[in-house]
Amino acid sequence: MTDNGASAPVERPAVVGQPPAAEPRELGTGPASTLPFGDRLADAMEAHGPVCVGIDPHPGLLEAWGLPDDASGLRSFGLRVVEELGGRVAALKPQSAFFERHGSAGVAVLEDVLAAVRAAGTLTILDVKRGDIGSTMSGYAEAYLGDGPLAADSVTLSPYLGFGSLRPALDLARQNGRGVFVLALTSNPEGSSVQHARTAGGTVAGDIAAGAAAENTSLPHRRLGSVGLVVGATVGTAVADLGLDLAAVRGPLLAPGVGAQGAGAAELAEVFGAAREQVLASTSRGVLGSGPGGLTGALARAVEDARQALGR
Ligand SMILES: O=C(O)c1cc(=O)[nH]c(=O)n1[C@@H]1O[C@H](COP(=O)(O)O)[C@@H](O)[C@H]1O
Repeated sequence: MTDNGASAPVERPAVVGQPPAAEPRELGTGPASTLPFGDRLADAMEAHGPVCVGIDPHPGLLEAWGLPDDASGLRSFGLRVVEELGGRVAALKPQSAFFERHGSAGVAVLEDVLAAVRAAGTLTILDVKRGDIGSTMSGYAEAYLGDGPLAADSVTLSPYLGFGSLRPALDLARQNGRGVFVLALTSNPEGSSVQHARTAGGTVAGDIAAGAAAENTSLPHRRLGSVGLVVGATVGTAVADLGLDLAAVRGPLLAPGVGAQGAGAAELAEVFGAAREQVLASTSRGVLGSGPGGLTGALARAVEDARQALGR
């Protein structure tokens, strides 16, 4: 679909400044997908540093970039981020909410941004924080982890209908060599009221971490499992206070909250301790706020900070 809703084929704007070639990778099939997601991410972090940049086209950022707050602005914003950072960063994480704001035209842009990231050879984390009863979860799983236009290498999931309700997504991700990041300790201050709550076996966050660990134990991998957790870089001493063994999860730990939410190198070091090898620090406004011409410099600084904080 085009921006005006007509069903003519989408002409994808050229992504300039990328290394040539790189046939768009077929998701779920072909040689590029023979490694499971966690191992591909581990390789990407080694190559580019432990940082993920979010593609969050906030209205304020569109304005600061001199772009209109409509689908054409989203497209220019998203494709410029891919042009500057694709092939140079461990992962890019489009935030679905800011595309959905513009209805079907915005979702069509999200599809094109995902395709552009793929064509640049960079891993995608689609941030949709989905979670629903199992039968509906199958629909979300097919949307994001199948072979449709919104397919990504990985997706964020909300486990608050019960970790087991995520089963369709866990299974499809496994089948297609993709990954998931399950919310465990989120970066917002309200998260603790649910995530720190006591359960029969420990705490809500601890039970989610145990669920992810069990998945990774049963899925063969070389370096990192494909079932990751979201643990905000802003959570302070929560990991230690709740007695979580994040290293035992053996999957990637997506750490948002770096930059605009106040976390930096000191917070990353404090939160993750022994699990720092698994951390993918995530920042959106902290890099995007530097403007289209400043993205690569801001990424380089974020990578340097994260490497120092995490000893990598
Ligand atoms: O899943 C996420 O990425 C996420 C989880 C979380 O606990 N906190 C959090 O901020 N995020 C996302 O990470 C991004 C943070 O953006 P900045 O605060 O601009 O770096 C947003 O897209 C959030 O939705």
